[in-house]
Amino acid sequence: MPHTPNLLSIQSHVVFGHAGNGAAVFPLQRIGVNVWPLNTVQFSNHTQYGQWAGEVLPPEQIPALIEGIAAIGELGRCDGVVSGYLGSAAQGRAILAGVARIKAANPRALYLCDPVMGHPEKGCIVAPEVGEFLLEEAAALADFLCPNQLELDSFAGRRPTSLADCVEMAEALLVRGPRAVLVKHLSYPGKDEDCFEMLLVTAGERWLIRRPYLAFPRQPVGVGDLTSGLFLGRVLLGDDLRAAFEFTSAAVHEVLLETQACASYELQLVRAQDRIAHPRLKFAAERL
Ligand SMILES: Nc1ncnc2c1ncn2[C@@H]1O[C@H](COP(=O)(O)OP(=O)(O)O)[C@@H](O)[C@H]1O
Ligand SMILES: Cc1ncc(COP(=O)(O)O)c(C=O)c1O
Ligand SMILES: [Mg+2]
Repeated sequence: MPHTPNLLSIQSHVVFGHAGNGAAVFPLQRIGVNVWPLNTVQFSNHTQYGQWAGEVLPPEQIPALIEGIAAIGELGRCDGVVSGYLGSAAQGRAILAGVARIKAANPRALYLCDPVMGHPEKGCIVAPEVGEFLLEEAAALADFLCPNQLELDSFAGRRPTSLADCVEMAEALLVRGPRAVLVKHLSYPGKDEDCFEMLLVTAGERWLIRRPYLAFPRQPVGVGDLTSGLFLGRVLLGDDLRAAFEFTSAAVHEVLLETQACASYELQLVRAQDRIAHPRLKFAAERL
C-alpha cells in the first residue's frame, strides 16, 4: 500500500465558512493526505466580513504542540509543513523553530511557506516586520514559496513590467533558498484579462498555466490557502512539481466553478469534493 503522507498545516481556522486550515484541511484529506491541523487562530469567520469573534493562539503554544508530538515519538513521521497567515514575526519564528525541529527528525520533510501579506482591496494587511521576516528568515528554510502577485511585488520592491519581469522577480527569490517559487496569481501590464495565470519557477524550469478567468461579485477568500495546501499535498503524494502544479490549478478551478454556480461567497468545498480529488479539467503547463 502506498504511504499516506502526513502534513502539518499551521494556519488559521474559522468556525463558519472556509479560510486557512478551514480551506485546506478537508481538500487535503480528500486527496489522500493525513493532515495535522495546528490552528494559529480560531475565529468565528474570516476577517473579510469586517467583524469576527475568537482568539489567537499564544505563540509559545506552537513549539509546545510540536514538542508534544515529538514526546510521543511521532514527529519523524511528519513529511511536510505548510504555514500561512502570521499574526506576528514572533509567531513566524516559533513556526521556523518547529520546522527546523521537524527537519531534524525527518530530513526529507518539505516546508511550504505561503508568505501571506494580505490584499489591500481585501482589507487584510500585515505588519512590515512580517514582510521582512518572510523574506529574510522564512525564505531560507522554505522548500517552496507561494506568493501571489502582491506578495511577489512586495518581496521585489517594485511592480512588474511584463511576464518576463514576473519570471525574473520569482527567480530572484530562488536565490534566497527555496527550490521552487509558485506565483499563485499573476498580474502584469499586457496580461490577457480573460485568463487567470499562475507561474512556477525552479532552478532549471519555468512553467505557466492559464485557465479561464471567473468573475465573482466578491472575491472568495481562502483560495490561496487551498492552492498552497493542494500543491504541497500532491508533491508529498509523489507528483513531480509540474504535475502538482497542473493538478492544483485544475482542482482549485473546479472549486471556483462550483462556488460561482452556487452564487456563494464561501468556497463550496464539500460540493466540489469529488472534483477536487479527480478534476475533470486539465490545464497543461506551458514551458517558458
Ligand atoms: N479562474 C479564476 N478566475 C478569477 N479569479 C480567480 C480564479 N482563480 C483564482 N481566483 C482568485 O484569485 C485569488 C487567488 O490568488 P491569490 O492572490 O493567491 O489569493 P489569496 O488572496 O486567496 O491568497 C483569489 O482571490 C481567487 O478567488
Ligand atoms: C482567518 C483568515 N485566514 C486566512 C485568510 C487568507 O485567505 P486567502 O487564502 O484568501 O489569502 C484570511 C483572509 O481574509 C482570513 O481572514
Ligand atoms: Mg493568500
